[in-house]
Amino acid sequence: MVVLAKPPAALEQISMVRSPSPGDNLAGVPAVDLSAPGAASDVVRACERYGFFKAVRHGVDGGVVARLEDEAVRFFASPQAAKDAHGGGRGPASSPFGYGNKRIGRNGDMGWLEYLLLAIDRDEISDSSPAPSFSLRFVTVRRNASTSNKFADGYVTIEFMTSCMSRVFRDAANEYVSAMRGMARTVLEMVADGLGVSPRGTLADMVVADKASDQLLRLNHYPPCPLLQNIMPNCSPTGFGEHTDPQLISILHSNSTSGLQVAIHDDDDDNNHQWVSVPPDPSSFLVIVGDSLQVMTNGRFRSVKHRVVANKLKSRVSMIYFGGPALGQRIAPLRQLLQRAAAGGDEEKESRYEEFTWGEYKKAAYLSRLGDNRLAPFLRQQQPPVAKRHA
Ligand SMILES: C=C1C[C@]23C[C@@]1(O)CC[C@H]2[C@@]12CC[C@H](O)[C@@](C)(C(=O)O1)[C@H]2[C@@H]3C(=O)O
Ligand SMILES: O=C(O)CCC(=O)C(=O)O
Ligand SMILES: [Fe+2]
Repeated sequence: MVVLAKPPAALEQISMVRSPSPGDNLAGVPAVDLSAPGAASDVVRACERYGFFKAVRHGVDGGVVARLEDEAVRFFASPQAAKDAHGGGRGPASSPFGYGNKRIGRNGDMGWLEYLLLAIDRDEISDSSPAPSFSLRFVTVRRNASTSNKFADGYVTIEFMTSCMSRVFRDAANEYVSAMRGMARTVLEMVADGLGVSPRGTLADMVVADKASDQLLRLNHYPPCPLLQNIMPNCSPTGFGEHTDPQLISILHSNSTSGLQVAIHDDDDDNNHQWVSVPPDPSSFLVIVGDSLQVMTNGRFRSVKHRVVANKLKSRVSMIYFGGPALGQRIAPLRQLLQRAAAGGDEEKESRYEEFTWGEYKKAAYLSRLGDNRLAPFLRQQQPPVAKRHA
């Protein structure tokens, strides 16, 4: 038997975390029945305490989910050259969209995953995303780097590819996006209702009514990593390192493979958190509070830190919709929350954050490392209460 002393080369730059054990499971994942009359206050409670919740009785047709998941599985199972042909390229002019493998973002973060990141234009996958399209694509596979003539021996000249990037994929993705936009509207209206903010479309419209809103769809595949079973029985590769999502809201679906973990804060000590596993439930969705919603609620909601640990034996496939506003949208606490505080409510009446637009925040976010606290540079110095300041 061959005994490997260290992880295989493909894993060398990927951090390892202690493999989850059944005892790490979050007892009682906060769940909200979106069809129940009291749902708005349940949504607010969960977003305040945890920064995420499991949406059940959400009204999304299981067929819509299954069609896109099947297409995602088919895409990730296609030959590497076919997937690479949908990459956004490397270097300063590269696009973050399209297929990627192990690299997350542009700043050196690595994970045991491959993904397809697609831009959404209003209510459809953007035509400019290197996403499934019906047209035939020409791909030149370079076999011999020493020749510069495409048609010389040593090149496989032209391959037609129709399989993975088909109209079927695009239709499935568009149908899914439409369901996610519907759920984003429902949840963000509930947030406004639950916080007593009117009109109830205040937040929802930024994501689903504004034609310039910034929405993304991301399909992630975490391949199994069986080699580690024998070498590092207590460790698993990081699939997606710890981070918060920058947008207002993310809606996550996964297949039945575990791996997602969230940071749960102590009730009375904000600096203390522990990582717990969220058991997969393909019949539900996980709604995640993003940094922008944390700011718009002046820190009442928290953007939850989460990460994915790859499974040694099973593939995990997840599909995430990210709802962000238009680039020019000002990201600041909702006026009514501050006004109410000024009129004697129990909330803070000053913003905890410097003002910024989503475009400014996004630009800074894309220069940051995955695990950075992206809101820290925007935090205002907390003023001590007036009486103490003059003491
Ligand atoms: C390292 C990075 C990847 C990321 C952009 C960033 O610079 C920091 C935020 C990352 C994140 C996390 C949530 C989403 O998966 C994502 C698409 C996003 O909007 O912010 C990713 C970005 C990415 O993968 O490009
Ligand atoms: O794949 C998952 O379960 C989570 C992925 C994630 O957090 C992300 O893409 O931002
Ligand atoms: Fe995330």
